[in-house]
Amino acid sequence: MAGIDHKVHVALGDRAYDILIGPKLIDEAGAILRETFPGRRYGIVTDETVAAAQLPRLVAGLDAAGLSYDVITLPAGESTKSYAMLEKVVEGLLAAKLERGDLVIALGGGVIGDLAGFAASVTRRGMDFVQIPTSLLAQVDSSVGGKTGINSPHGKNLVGAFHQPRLVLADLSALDTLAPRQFAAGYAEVVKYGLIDDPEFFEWLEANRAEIFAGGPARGEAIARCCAHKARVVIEDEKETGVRALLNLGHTFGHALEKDTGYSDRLLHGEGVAIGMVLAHGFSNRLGLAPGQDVGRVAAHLKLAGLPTRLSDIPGELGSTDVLMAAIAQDKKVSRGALTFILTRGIGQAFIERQVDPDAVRAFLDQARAS
Ligand SMILES: NC(=O)c1ccc[n+]([C@@H]2O[C@H](COP(=O)([O-])OP(=O)(O)OC[C@H]3O[C@@H](n4cnc5c(N)ncnc54)[C@H](O)[C@@H]3O)[C@@H](O)[C@H]2O)c1
Ligand SMILES: O=C(O)C(=O)C[C@@H](O)[C@H](O)[C@H](O)COP(=O)(O)O
Ligand SMILES: [Zn+2]
Repeated sequence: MAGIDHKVHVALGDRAYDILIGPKLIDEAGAILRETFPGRRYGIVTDETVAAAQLPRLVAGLDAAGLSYDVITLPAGESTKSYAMLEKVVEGLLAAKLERGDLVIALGGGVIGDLAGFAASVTRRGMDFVQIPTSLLAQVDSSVGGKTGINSPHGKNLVGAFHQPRLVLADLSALDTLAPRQFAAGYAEVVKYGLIDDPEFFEWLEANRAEIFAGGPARGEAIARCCAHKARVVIEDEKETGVRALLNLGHTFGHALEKDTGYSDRLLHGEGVAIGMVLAHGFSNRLGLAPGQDVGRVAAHLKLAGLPTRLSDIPGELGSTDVLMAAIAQDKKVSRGALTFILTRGIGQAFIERQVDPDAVRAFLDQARAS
């Protein structure tokens, strides 16, 4: 056994679980699952790209452990987080005669994790599921915390459920087959943790970015630090009644941009978050809250990581400011009609602002489109 490099416990009472991070956990999943969940059958949900790159390792381990499983393979990409694909997964699990006590395995990035987790939450009124995240984004963010769901034509992640996984197995070697653009997109969520409330982590990222991208020991450390950060927040506020909203830094703008670009390859989620975080810092600066120097430092770091940082970096035409404002108005943080944004006083000093003037956002977006 290659073993476990890092272990993070998500202490949520009867919904508690471990995040295991190690070099070969996909190969070892069969043995781990047999020991942790004796007597279960498995429904593996994955996408075509991950099926080609990583599924053979998982099924070899399940076969060696004598476990029984069915595989549901979906098209890759954000458009898979849809009603149609939800139906396909649920019907596939039922057709495989998986019982309520059996387990769904999400093998893939955040799209598969969100969709398979949501399918698990509704199939037979709730099945357990295990996350085996294969993208950087999924290893540092989406596999942890139990937000599951799909997109609606009205907006991003508008249909879903909180449903915690029973176990997360993050295999570092899975990232060897991930496309560089996808790795960079995941890195935006890594940077997010520093920007929220950990300026020392942001500085560490400035010093270690190259090693993280090259796959040195800093990569595993970064993933473990992100998981530990997210676990702390989720333990404090599982259902986002308060502090968890900080994890949405950059997402109010980013989700509107993802909707506007049709949940397509024009803008990956992490890329929308990168632009959204720069916009959130720029907007905070315009409101007199954050120093301009910090806005520049954030944008420079994301740019060095190969990420887009401006609206004009998005290929093709964007909708009008009014269209973007209509998308922002559908954000799940809206309360009694008022916009909530995650604003900041500078790097590592984000806060939740629950009464944001839409006219100020509109004026800022008009300015940002021109730059
Ligand atoms: N639930 C949450 O808390 C949460 C947090 C952040 C993001 N998200 C969601 O996650 C999604 C984005 O996740 P993502 O960036 O992982 O996208 P993704 O799932 O589309 O994966 C990115 C691409 O990389 C491919 N891929 C994944 N792992 C691979 C591997 N090891 N080798 C080769 N190819 C691989 C996939 O096939 C896909 O084409 C968005 O829908 C976003 O809303 C959810
Ligand atoms: O876990 C959370 O909470 C987050 O906000 C993490 C985000 O990175 C993620 O994109 C999440 O899906 C966004 O949540 P949403 O509630 O705005 O859909
Ligand atoms: Zn996100």
